[in-house]
Amino acid sequence: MVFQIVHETRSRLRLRAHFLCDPAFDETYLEDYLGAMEDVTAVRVNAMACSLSVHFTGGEPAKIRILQALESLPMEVLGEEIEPAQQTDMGDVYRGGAMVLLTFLLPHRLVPVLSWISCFPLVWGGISTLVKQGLKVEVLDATAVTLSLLRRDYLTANAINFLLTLGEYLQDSTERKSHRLLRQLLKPPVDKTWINLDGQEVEVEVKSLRVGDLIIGHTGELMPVDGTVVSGDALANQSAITGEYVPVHLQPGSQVLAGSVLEEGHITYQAERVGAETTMARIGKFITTAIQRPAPYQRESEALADQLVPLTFGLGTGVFALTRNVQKTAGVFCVDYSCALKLSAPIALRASMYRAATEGILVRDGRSWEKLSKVTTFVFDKTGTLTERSLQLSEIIPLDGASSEERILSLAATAEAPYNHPLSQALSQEAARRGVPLLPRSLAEYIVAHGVSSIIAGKKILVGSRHFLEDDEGINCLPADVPEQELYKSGNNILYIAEEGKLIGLLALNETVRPEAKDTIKNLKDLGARRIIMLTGDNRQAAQAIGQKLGIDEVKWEFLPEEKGGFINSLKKEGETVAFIGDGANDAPGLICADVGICLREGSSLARETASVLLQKDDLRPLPWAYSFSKQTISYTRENFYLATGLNSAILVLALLGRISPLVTSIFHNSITVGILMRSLSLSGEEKK
Ligand SMILES: Nc1ncnc2c1ncn2[C@@H]1O[C@H](COP(=O)(O)OP(=O)(O)OP(=O)(O)O)[C@@H](O)[C@H]1O
Ligand SMILES: [Zn+2]
Repeated sequence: MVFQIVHETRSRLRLRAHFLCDPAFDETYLEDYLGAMEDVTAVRVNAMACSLSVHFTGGEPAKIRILQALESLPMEVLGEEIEPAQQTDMGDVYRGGAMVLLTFLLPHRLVPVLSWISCFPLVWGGISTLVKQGLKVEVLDATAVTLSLLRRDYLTANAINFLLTLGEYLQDSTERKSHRLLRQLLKPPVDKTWINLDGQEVEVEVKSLRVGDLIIGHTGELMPVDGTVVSGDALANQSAITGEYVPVHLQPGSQVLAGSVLEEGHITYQAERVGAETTMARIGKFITTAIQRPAPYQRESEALADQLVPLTFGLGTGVFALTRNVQKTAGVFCVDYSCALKLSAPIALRASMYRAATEGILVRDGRSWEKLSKVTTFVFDKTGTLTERSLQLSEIIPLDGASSEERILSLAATAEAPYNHPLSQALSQEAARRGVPLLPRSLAEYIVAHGVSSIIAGKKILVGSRHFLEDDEGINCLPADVPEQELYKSGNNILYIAEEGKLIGLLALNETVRPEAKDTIKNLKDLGARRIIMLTGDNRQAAQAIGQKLGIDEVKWEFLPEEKGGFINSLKKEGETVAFIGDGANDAPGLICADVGICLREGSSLARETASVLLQKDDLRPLPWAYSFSKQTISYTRENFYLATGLNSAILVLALLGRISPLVTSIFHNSITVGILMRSLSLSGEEKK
């Protein structure tokens, strides 16, 4: 794309380009695109002046990088992603308003000409809609205005024109606002990644990645940049990029797309495209789906609104045929139900999604938000969701007579280092706290719901559940029988560690229930949830103990991740609307299968990618709030629907009876529309700030 440098200093660039004032140009996209660059401190677009200013640090080299980035600007910046609804700006509204005033002030001869000119876009819009799409609202509006113009009732024509423009402006600006906000909040969650540096795995900032770096992807991780697989074998979930849940098999030679998440296995891949480009493409897609997918309720009311148009039109024509009264006819045309019906649902949904976002609840789309209001069963994951994500290492028990506590912790923490399962994090933290060193590690593999396998100093180390070591790996675990009993009694989660096929010790981790969990469950029940269920990969003792503490009557244990998905599907078959709340990579199937998948802030990338609602704080309390607020939103939309139909019908009757003039009809009608829009918008909670 072509730029012209207007002005530059050592830390600021001002550029001009034509596309900046193109109406299709997506300002926020460009701001995010440049803003994601390391040296850029601020970006400002002035669309009116077709100009762009960029503040940066890093002198000449940074400037060159910025100019290069601008030259290779992706096409999304001229986004057809947002339907280019006729953009109405404040200027149109002022012009419309001024015309109403001028009707009184101007010499009589000028008024007709100016009114025709001012209303022409609306009339023309009506004609072209009629030709292209048939009988739609625009046609009704245009007919009402044209009839008034023909009757030389310029005040009415201009007033209708003004009110319609105002309504449109309000809609456009709310849309833009919610769009921008969602985009800001959905920045990608990864900032660090593992790379292979001369045979060693080291953790680096995603920002510092360069083309050619060897990136190591482990199970559950989000791939930060695009590239090609060099070694390894994995299943990747690309739903964030493609919008569809189809796992892709990655093997040497396969393309890795930034934003895919590894569900199984691990790979090493070479970075090909890094920096702003890859991540932004992903965000763009995400937003597109979030914003374009309408809620079912919204669709219903839109369909109804469309059906009502021919009805109003027929009524108007009928009135004219019977009475030959143009004024009454114009009055009827002024009432169209569709404005309020069509606008109120999407604006209410977005306004409330905006409000939810400011409360720390990100909702992926209107559909999920509406589903949440209908949930009958909440299914919770245990570890990290009902219990605190952070566990405390309470005891290390060496069992082979040779290894010290420190050695066991060091091996376990090394094996767990790449993962963010709560158990892994507890071990890493404890090792750091005690100053126990991590060892060089050449291979690590995560076996979901079982544990990890790793080669450390040439020896094979396994850390995981008893089932994993004993049943799957055939390791003798009998020495654990005695110490295990005591540890379970005092509420511990136990990890088993083996070296070269021999059990060397136990690691006991203390799990604490989240302080807000009990109240959260009670609140959900009070708000109308029929069933609360806890699902866990952990064993029976641990599951039942926690279920009892929290007052959950249905507890299911030793569930493999796939089984979690199957269980949720069976609940759905029974007719329940299911919300699943989880945090780990092992919860992804549950999150996908549920009607609403809810993920906590600290959740793994895979969980975050697959959830439809993200809680931004590591806290369950917003959950009942979101449940009741989504219900409130839906009932608000229903009320708006009845208000709009009721009030408009009343006006229609008055207009039919000839009790009110087209002007009054239009004022009433448009005030109703604006009133209902305002009512919907109030859900965003803006006025409280
Ligand atoms: N990173 C890990 N390191 C060691 N063992 C693990 C690891 N991840 C899972 N395990 C073992 O597998 C068991 C089941 O794991 P999974 O992640 O499915 O469930 P969970 O974390 O115990 O509970 P929940 O399903 O409630 O999140 C764990 O209890 C643990 O014994
Ligand atoms: Zn198994």
